[in-house]
Amino acid sequence: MAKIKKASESLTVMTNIVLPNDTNQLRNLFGGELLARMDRCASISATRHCERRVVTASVNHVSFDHPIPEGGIVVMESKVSRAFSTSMEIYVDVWLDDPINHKKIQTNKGIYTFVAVDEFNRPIPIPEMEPETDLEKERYAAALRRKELSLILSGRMKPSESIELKKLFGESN
Ligand SMILES: CC(=O)SCCNC(=O)CCNC(=O)[C@H](O)C(C)(C)COP(=O)(O)OP(=O)(O)OC[C@H]1O[C@@H](n2cnc3c(N)ncnc32)[C@H](O)[C@@H]1OP(=O)(O)O
Repeated sequence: MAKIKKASESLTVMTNIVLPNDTNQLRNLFGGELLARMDRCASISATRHCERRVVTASVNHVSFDHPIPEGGIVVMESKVSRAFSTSMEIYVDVWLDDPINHKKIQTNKGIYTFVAVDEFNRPIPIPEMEPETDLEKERYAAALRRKELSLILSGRMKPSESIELKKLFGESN
């Protein structure tokens, strides 16, 4: 297994259409259905990066910026934004593609954490990840403070133990 992998090696693109069974009472894509599709896409990126079985550890943020109507073509792109010791952050970008009117608008973004596990579901080390594009570098740089925030919110870290968040809020200790 490679020790350092590029973000692009985990790129996963899923394109699908919204059918009536996938919608809510407003005939837009049901939020839970979208989350499930995003989780699938992100899990494939995580598996591509670490070449191991992975589990979702947390969903750190999902934005619902624009409804996706029945019949809409949904394009999802996910990539590892940073790899830590056994966990990795995955960004999922979602667009509504309208090839008839030549329009493509971003509807959602999601940030997931996955952990690589062995056959006993114990966390195992993963390769490092090297960002290349400006966007990959920006997401990589901010990933550590998102990880700290997620650990604090889930009760796994005390706020006083954070390093990046203290820097962000200008605290010295
Ligand atoms: C694809 C699917 O749908 S899978 C189904 C849904 N998911 C599941 O069922 C997972 C259930 N949860 C688990 O199995 C366990 O809690 C695990 C594997 C996620 C974590 O196991 P733990 O024994 O707690 O491991 P540990 O404390 O060492 O954490 C492992 C890594 O996850 C990270 N982590 C754990 N929880 C979080 C969280 N809420 N936010 C961010 N990172 C987290 C840790 O920081 C650590 O990262 P690092 O090693 O890269 O520094």
